[in-house]
Amino acid sequence: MQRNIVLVGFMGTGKTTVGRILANRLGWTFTDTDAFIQEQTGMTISRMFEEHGEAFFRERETEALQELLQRRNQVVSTGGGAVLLEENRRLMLENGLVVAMKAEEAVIVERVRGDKGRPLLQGDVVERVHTLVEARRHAYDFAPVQLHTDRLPPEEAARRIEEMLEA
Ligand SMILES: Nc1ncnc2c1ncn2[C@@H]1O[C@H](COP(=O)(O)OP(=O)(O)OP(=O)(O)O)[C@@H](O)[C@H]1O
Ligand SMILES: O=C(O)C1=C[C@@H](O)[C@@H](O)[C@H](O)C1
Ligand SMILES: [Mg+2]
Repeated sequence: MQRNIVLVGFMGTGKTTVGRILANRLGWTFTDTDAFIQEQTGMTISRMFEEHGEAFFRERETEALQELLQRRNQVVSTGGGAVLLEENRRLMLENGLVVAMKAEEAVIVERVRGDKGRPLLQGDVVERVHTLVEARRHAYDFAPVQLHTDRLPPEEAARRIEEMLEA
């Protein structure tokens, strides 16, 4: 059995929400790379993007994965762009069952609309989500498990992933 589950997917697909529930169900620890980076740097992701730029954040993201994925028996939810680097994808695949969370563009927009904490979605949310979804169309294909969450409440999504682990 895999001893880590790594959740990847576009912003708003539910990685953080489902990851927390799943870790509870399994009795595993839960870590969110975005939260981990914010704790380590003492800075919100929005401020990090503003003051140091996206490249700085991406370096912190790879370091976070390197450190966290040495551990076992945990659910790690990642940031939406963590899959963009080959090195990150390798780390994830080597250290856990990687599950890609999917959702339709319109569903994503509804889920992220009210939250101002995502620097890449500032401005016209509909346009920003559309552009990024297009740019990342195949970014999550490397994950061996793909889970569509449009009509799946978070509890149910967590249950499905738990079943896959047991299979
Ligand atoms: N399966 C679901 N059904 C309905 N709402 C959901 C579902 N999953 C997540 N949500 C809601 O969507 C919003 C975004 O979810 P969440 O923060 O977990 O996404 P994320 O994938 O972690 O995004 P990011 O990449 O930006 O960290 C939250 O308000 C959450 O409650
Ligand atoms: O999709 C992305 O590139 C991002 C998603 C968020 O989880 C954060 O990691 C950050 O806002 C960047
Ligand atoms: Mg998240």
